[in-house]
Amino acid sequence: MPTLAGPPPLPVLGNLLDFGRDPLGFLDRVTQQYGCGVKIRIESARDTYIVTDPAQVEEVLVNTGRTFQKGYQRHPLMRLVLGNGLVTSEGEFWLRQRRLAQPAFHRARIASYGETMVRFADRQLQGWQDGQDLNLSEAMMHLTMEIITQTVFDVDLHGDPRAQNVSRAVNTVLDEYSHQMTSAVRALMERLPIHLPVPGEGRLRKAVQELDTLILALVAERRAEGRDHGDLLSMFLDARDEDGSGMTDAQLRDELVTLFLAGHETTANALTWSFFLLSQHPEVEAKLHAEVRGVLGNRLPTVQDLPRLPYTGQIVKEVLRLYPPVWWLSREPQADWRCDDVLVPAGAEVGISPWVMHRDAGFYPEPLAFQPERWTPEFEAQLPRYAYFPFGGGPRLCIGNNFALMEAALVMATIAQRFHVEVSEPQQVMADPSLTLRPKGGLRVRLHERKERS
Ligand code: HEM
Repeated sequence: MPTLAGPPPLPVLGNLLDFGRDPLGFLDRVTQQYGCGVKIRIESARDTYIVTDPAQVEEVLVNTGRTFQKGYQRHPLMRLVLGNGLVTSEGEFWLRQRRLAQPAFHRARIASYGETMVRFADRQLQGWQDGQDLNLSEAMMHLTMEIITQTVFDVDLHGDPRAQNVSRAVNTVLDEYSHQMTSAVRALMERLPIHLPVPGEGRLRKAVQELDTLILALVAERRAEGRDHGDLLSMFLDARDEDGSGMTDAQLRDELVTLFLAGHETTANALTWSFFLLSQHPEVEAKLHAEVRGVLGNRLPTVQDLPRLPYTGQIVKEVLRLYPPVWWLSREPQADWRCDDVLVPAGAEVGISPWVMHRDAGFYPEPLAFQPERWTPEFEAQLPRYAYFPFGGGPRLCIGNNFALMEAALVMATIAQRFHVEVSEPQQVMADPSLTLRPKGGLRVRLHERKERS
C-alpha cells in the first residue's frame, strides 16, 4: 500500500489553519494537487480522506447505512444544532422516521405546496419598491422560512413577531457554526482532558434555544388544538411505536428543527446565489425574463407552468452546480475501505464535496463559467451520475429535493417577472461555507421594478 498523500499537517492543529483561512480554496487546492483520496487533518481525533471519483462517491453514498455510516453523531456542533433528527440519525431509527416523513414529500403532495410558494413570494413582492436597497439573503431567508413553516406546521408566520427573533437566531447559528468549525482555539480545547466552554459556543447554544422555543411553542399550540391538519407536524404527532408510545418532545424538537433548517436555509441560499449570478450575466437574465413573460404574461406562475419554463429549470441546475448549498458530505467507513490504492481505516472521515466535484474541468468544460445552456439532455446523458449531486444520493438522498427544485423555480420566475435585481457596488461577494454555502455577510442589492406590462 503506498504512503497516503496529502498536505503536511502541523502538530496538534493538523491542516486546520490552512483550512480555516479559506475552506473552499483549501479543498480546491488539495484535491487538485493530490487527487482522489487526499488525506487531510481538520478534526481533532481523526483524518479525513476526500473522495473525488464519481464511482467512489457512488459507492460511499449508495452504501450508507451498510458499510458506511453518516457518523454525524460524533460531530458535536451537528449534534448541538440538529440533535438526532432525519439528517443526523442512523440505522433503524432513521429508517422509521424517514418512512414517517416520506408521504409529506410525495410528488402529488408537494405540487399542492406550489400555490403557497407563489402566493407568499407575491406577498413579499408587494412590499418591494422600485429603487429600494435590500439584503437579498435576508429577504430570501424570510420568504423560505414562511413557506416551510406553512407547509410543515400549517402556520403562517407573516407579521408574527417571533419570525424576526427566529431569523436572527438562524443567522447566529450559521455564523457561529462556520466560526466554530474553523476555529483553531476550539481544536486545541477539544484536546484538553476536561471540557471547557469554547469562546462563542454560548452564543450558539443561546440561538439554538431560541429556535427550540419557537418549534416547541408550535408543537404545544397544535397539541392544545388537537385537530389533525394533515401536515407533517400532525403525522409526527400521531406516530406510535409498537408499544403505543408517541414521539417525545425532545425527538419532535430534533425532527422539526432539522426540517425547519434544512427546509428553508438551503433554498434561500440557492435563490440568493441565483440572483447574484443573474446580475453578473445580463444575457442569461434577459433570456429568463423573455421565457417568463412569454409563458406567463402578467399572471403568476403555477406548478403546471414549470414544464413550459425549461430555461428557468436550467438556471436552477447551473446555480446548484456552482454554489451547491450543501458543499460537504461526511461519511464513516465501518471497516477499512479501499478507495483505489488508498486504504481508508475504519472510523476515519470520508469527505465528499459537491463544491469540488461540480467545478471539475474533467466533467464541465469551462467549469467556472455560468452557462445554464450546458444542461442539455445530451450533456446530462454523458455526465457520470455522481459528478453532479446537489441533493446527495443513495438512501440518504435529500427528502426535499423536489420541493426545493419547485420552490426555487417558482420563486425565481415570480421575482424575475417583476424585478431586475442589481448587486450593489462596491461589494465583494464571497462564499461562506457554514452548515450551508451562503454569501458572506449577505447580498446587498438594489431592486428595479420592470415597467413593461403586456
Ligand atoms: C436547494 C435546496 C436543498 C439542497 C441543496 C439540499 C441538499 C441536501 C443534501 C445534499 C442532503 C444529503 C446530506 C447527506 O447525505 O449527508 C440533504 C438531506 C436532507 N434534506 Fe435537503 N436540500 C435542500 C432542500 C431541502 C428541503 C426543502 C427540505 C425539506 C423541506 C430538505 C430536507 C432534508 C432532509 C430532512 C435531509 C435528510 C434526509 C435523510 O437523511 O433521510 N432539504 N439535503
